[in-house]
Amino acid sequence: MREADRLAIAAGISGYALMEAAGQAVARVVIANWGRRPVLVLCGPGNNGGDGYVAATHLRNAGWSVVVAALGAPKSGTDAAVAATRWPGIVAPVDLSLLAERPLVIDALFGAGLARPPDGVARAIIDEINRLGLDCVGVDVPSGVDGDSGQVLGAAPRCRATVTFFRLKPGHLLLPGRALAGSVHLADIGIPAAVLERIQPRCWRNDPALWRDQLRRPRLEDHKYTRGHLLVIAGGAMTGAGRLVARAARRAGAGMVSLAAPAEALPIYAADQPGLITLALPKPSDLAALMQGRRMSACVVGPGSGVGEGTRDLALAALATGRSCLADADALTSFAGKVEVLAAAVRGPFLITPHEGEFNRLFPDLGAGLGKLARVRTAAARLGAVVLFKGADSVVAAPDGRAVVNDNAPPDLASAGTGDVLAGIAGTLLAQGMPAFEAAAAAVWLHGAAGSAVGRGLIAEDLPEELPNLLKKLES
Ligand SMILES: NC(=O)C1=CN([C@@H]2O[C@H](COP(=O)(O)OP(=O)(O)OC[C@H]3O[C@@H](n4cnc5c(N)ncnc54)[C@H](O)[C@@H]3O)[C@@H](O)[C@H]2O)[C@@H](O)CC1
Ligand SMILES: Nc1ncnc2c1ncn2[C@@H]1O[C@H](COP(=O)(O)OP(=O)(O)O)[C@@H](O)[C@H]1O
Ligand SMILES: [K+]
Repeated sequence: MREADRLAIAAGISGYALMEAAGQAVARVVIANWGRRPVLVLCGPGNNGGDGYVAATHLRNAGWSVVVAALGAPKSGTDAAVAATRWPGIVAPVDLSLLAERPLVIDALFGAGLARPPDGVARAIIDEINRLGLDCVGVDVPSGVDGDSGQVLGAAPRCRATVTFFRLKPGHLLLPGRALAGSVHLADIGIPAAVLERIQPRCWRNDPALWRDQLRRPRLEDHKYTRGHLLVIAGGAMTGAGRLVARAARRAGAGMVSLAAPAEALPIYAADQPGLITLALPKPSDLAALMQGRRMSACVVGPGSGVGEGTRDLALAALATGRSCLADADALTSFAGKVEVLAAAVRGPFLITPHEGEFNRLFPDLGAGLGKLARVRTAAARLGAVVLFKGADSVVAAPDGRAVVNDNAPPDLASAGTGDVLAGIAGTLLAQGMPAFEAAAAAVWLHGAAGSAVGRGLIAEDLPEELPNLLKKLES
């Protein structure tokens, strides 16, 4: 963001003009969403505080009763200092007694310049805003949230809304930042679009625009093998997982889905889905010939496979084929403490889809304190594969540092078996030749959209049935 400011200013836009537009946008959001009431604007010492003085001025001009309280005066010569001198009212010191009449609070304490956890009276007033449950509007970010990671440094107010500028930051999409920001309003403050091209961001909010063109549409000359033949390596005991993977893969548009499992379980799979091809689980040494002979373009290994050497060897054999491969669930846990073995085996496109527990088993040193985005990027680089770290704020990262954060998944998806559906969708996209990064991004978006389409009462089995409609909409 600093770079965006610098380039915008280099392009002839004054820093103060950006601040004016930012503060005005904050006032606009407040006026549009709250009836007139007492407002307390908390201003920090930097430009975030500067935005606060501008917002205060606009609200006062609009007839609102505004109190401004500052942590300290902005440094002279800064844009924030100019904004402070243009505020026509008095400036009070920050004090908890200002909350007594339960004002609407505008939090302009710290934004992108947050350098350490808020302490002293800044920390005290943040805690008190939360304790009283006051309506609060964050300027840029709720103060205390790190815009790059969504992590909280010490404390941050729980905002009803946050107004940010130019472009969302990862911290607006990643937990806990996303939950603390409330509804996020993105304001255009006049930074030219060309600045975005210069910055070349490496992290995006997941959106069909990133991958829609790479979805494979059925063609007149297609036959089942040209639309992707996915192999699902499943288990003999937990058959539900493999069935969900296969069902989702078929609804996602695979030309053919074959499922390999221990022979005694095959009747269960065959009876569940007549259109599914069932095969006896091959020996790892036979897997390459099987995939080659049956023109299988990708394989999913792990859901319901069982943890242990057998699954590990099948996953390694799948990777050795050089064909696209997705490892999830038991195939990941089977490499707990041995991620370097997995990394050394990567030959072709490879995607892993861990949840928090599986991620920690593979990468115990990449703990939560690093922030999800950094954890996933590091894991992807280390593995030489695309990593989709699941959750309400799923992150997909490629070894080259590209990343997307997904924010369309409803909490209804927190239900057993939904991860298997995700693996099936992604497996099909891989089988159709979509690059692993785009396949993961598309799959997690489709999964979230399917979850939203079902809503309350969702069970994993519902999700595949939503895919035809969603795919149709994406094509129109
Ligand atoms: N394009 C943009 O993004 C624009 C950004 N603007 C605003 O500028 C902000 C960034 O401004 P700054 O870089 O001045 O940074 P901030 O205003 O976020 O904070 C920096 C100041 O706070 C102090 N500080 C940091 N952490 C502290 C803590 N825990 N306790 C006490 N003091 C602390 C620093 O020493 C420094 O004085 C953005 O968040 C945004 O609100 C706008 O003014 C206009 C344009
Ligand atoms: N609170 C939540 N909000 C949105 N999506 C969620 C939430 N919790 C879990 N999910 C999603 O649900 C799926 C669960 O997958 P997983 O943990 O592998 O479960 P299972 O193995 O039972 O299928 C993942 O795609 C995950 O991102
Ligand atoms: K803030």
